[in-house]
Amino acid sequence: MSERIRVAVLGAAGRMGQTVVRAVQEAPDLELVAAVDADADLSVVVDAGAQVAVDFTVPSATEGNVHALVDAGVHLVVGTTGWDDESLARVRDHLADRPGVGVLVAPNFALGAVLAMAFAARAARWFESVEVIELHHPDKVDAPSGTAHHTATAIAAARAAAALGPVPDATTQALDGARGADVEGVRVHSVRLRGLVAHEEILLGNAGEQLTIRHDSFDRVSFMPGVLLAVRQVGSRPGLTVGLEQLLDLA
Ligand SMILES: NC(=O)C1=CN([C@@H]2O[C@H](COP(=O)(O)OP(=O)(O)OC[C@H]3O[C@@H](n4cnc5c(N)ncnc54)[C@H](OP(=O)(O)O)[C@@H]3O)[C@@H](O)[C@H]2O)C=CC1
Ligand SMILES: O=C(O)C1=N[C@H](C(=O)O)C[C@H](O)C1
Repeated sequence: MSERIRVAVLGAAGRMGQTVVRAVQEAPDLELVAAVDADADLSVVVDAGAQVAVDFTVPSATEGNVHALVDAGVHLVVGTTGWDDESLARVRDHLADRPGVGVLVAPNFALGAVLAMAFAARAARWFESVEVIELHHPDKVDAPSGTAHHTATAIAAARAAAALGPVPDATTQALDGARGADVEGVRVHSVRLRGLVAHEEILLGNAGEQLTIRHDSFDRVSFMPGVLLAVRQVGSRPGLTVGLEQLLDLA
């Protein structure tokens, strides 16, 4: 067998981190060389000889982790949410000075969720109305979810490309928050409920019809095939890659 890829996990004690640690340990072509959590020194990752680091930490820490490890020549697979155009641009610029290093940032590694986003973007131009509902466990710190944000942005781009106008909405009186967040003109609603893991519905409406696209992650193992695919490929994708769809022939 060829040499195993040496992998570090950041946020290793968290819900996702623990699942990634197990998945890496069970993969015959990967070797877990470091598992670090909050307040750990990232030099552990470098000293362990990690080739790829997987980051499932918190939005306030992830960008700093990425810049520090890019400087050290470590490839990164990032699932942590909270990225925006500006923070992604800073990573892209940094990578221009580090040819050969790859960073893949994806808001969702579940194959079904990536497909749901792609289907929604494809369908968006054919519908007058669209709203997104994301439903998660109540321990999630960010809202809307990174997935819902990514979904709404892609829908907005598809609507703009098709020269669709604003989504119809006659609301002039509402309690704050009643119509959800406005992500580039697409309303996104966030539900937090004990018992849930990660779920998303995209509702598309026309006069007399509705298309509902729904994805459910019932268990965090659903994210692992996508994470492992990214770990295996990120080293041969220098620069910044955003979204697992780029690896699935869906972009
Ligand atoms: N892309 C995807 O497919 C998915 C993305 N996510 C995202 O992944 C992130 C993590 O989710 P989840 O596992 O549920 O969250 P958790 O809160 O369970 O885990 C986060 C872990 O990161 C640790 N941590 C905090 N700061 C640092 C740091 N600077 N360095 C290393 N570790 C740190 C935390 O430690 P402590 O608690 O001590 O602060 C905690 O153990 C979220 O942003 C979530 O939205 C989640 C699921 C799928
Ligand atoms: O916090 C979570 O749990 C999840 N976070 C990601 C997001 O914000 O989109 C991915 C998935 O929805 C689970």
